Amino acid sequence: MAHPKLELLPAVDIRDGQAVRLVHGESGSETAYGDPLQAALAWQQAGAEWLHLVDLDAAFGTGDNRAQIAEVARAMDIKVELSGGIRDDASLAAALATGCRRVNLGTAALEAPEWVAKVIAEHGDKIAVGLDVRGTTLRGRGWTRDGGDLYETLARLDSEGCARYVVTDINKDGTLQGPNVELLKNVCAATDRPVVASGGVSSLDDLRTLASLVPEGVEGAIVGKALYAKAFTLEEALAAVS
Ligand SMILES: O=C(O)c1ccccc1NCC(=O)[C@H](O)[C@H](O)COP(=O)(O)O
Repeated sequence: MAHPKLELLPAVDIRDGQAVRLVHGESGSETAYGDPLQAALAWQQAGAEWLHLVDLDAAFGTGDNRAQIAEVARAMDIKVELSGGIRDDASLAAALATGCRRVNLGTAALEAPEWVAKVIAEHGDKIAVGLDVRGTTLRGRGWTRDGGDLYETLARLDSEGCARYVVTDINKDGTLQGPNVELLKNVCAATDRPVVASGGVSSLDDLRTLASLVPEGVEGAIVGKALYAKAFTLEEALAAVS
């Protein structure tokens, strides 16, 4: 049986109202790329089926871009995955009210496990958990604090029914150094849930490599810096994985 194709999720990360890219997810390392709505509309126009939309200020605790996030999400005809600072009932309700297809929980999965188990039970596959790691240590609070062992947390979330994981090697994120294939394979081996790969994609060959992991459980790939740096176009990326 043919395997489904790799889903591509072009990223729009918002900091202080601007679409930005970070290096290693570090606050202060950003390069600005202009109006987030224009970026999102450009990815949609180029044929994206998903948008990965991040509120970096909410992730870092430096405010939020909630109104703008809602504006962008509502303007999309395609599926939207929302990330950044979704940690309690109010932020989850605001995120879901945008009409997004799903949300990524990060810090909350490390610091509020009971709440996360509750919202997984309530919202099913509208909830994904972002597993953001250095080595095999998870990081929370905008990737600034250690938050436990990757595989222990994965086993706990699996047992709670978590539908999907977004796996980021922070050391690769925003660096154009290629994804951490070994990490992705190890996570896929440890869970039967789909995995969305995030961080480091630099070339069409990286996307082909990730597409070859679909049978192992990699469902999608988030692509940020490579698109903004024009390493390839989204049209080329979609053709490479189709
Ligand atoms: O997603 C978050 O919540 C987040 C929190 C803190 C820092 C960064 C965060 N996300 C970054 C992304 O999701 C990137 O857009 C994605 O990893 C793409 O990386 P790249 O292709 O290497 O630019």
